[in-house]
Amino acid sequence: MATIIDGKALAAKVRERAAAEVAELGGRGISCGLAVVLVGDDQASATYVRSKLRDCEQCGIRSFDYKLPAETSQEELMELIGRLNADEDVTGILVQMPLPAHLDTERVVAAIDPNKDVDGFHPMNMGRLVRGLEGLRPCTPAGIMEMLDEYEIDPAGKNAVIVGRSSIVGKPMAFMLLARNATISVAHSRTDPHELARICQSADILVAACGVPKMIKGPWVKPGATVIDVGMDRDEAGKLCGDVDFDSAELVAGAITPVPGGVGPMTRAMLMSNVVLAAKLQHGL
Ligand SMILES: Nc1nc2c(c(=O)[nH]1)N[C@@H](CN(C=O)c1ccc(C(=O)N[C@@H](CCC(=O)O)C(=O)O)cc1)CN2
Repeated sequence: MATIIDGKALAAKVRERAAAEVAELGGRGISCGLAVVLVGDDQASATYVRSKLRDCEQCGIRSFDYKLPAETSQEELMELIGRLNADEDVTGILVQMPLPAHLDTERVVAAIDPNKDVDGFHPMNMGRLVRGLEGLRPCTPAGIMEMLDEYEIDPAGKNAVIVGRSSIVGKPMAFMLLARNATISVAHSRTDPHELARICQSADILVAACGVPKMIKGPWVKPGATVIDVGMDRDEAGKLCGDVDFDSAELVAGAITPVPGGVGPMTRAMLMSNVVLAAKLQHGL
């Protein structure tokens, strides 16, 4: 049976660490403030935003909540970001994704001050990641790296396969594992489907981030591999599940993350960590 990687427990530790740092910064006259921008009425996004605001409260981080209607124009959103960039009380800015289709995500991301970009999505922060420089990292892959470290799974010299090439998870994950000396393969929607099982079977570390419910089955998993499930899907019965068929994969894997209770809580916790890091960077610490 595989070790179940407990994202919820580790997230609580990460939040505690962030709260202690927030208090320490406060003692030095440095306060942390996170602006959270939600455009539209996507229910899942609204739930994630509520949790982020709760996390801020728990960590002693001031939060600024912006809920904008779905028909918000690009100019209105850019104007708000400009104001948040200039606001000294706001040390972190997060725009919840996905944005409504009429908005240009790339323009929005690029408008955020890179030093306040607690999502790590800005081209400058992505560029720093690619070049192996320190900086703000996207929360989901950063949380996965924390989980690997906590469970003493060293990526060095291992074959890592990432299924999915999104800018939020797949691409930054590839560079973070590369920075830790793993050998990387990225499979995606245009990968030959007949090759996919074989590619996954080569993985010592398999990160599933393709958004297809239970796509990765036990026989695709190398015995003893670490399986990280980023999926946030619904099964035929409408129940929350991941991109991995947990029941069959767990029998083969060495370690595996559950859904819920794995990567999701760590995504939230790493945001708190990034808010602290952004405040420190802004004060040259
Ligand atoms: N600006 C951003 N947008 C989005 C990000 C992001 O990192 N930055 N990531 C995802 C959504 N997300 C955070 O925003 C997120 C998703 C899921 C969870 C989580 O804790 N999931 C729970 C289950 C929740 C449920 O019951 O529905 C779990 O896995 O245990 C946290 C954060 C896309 N957008």
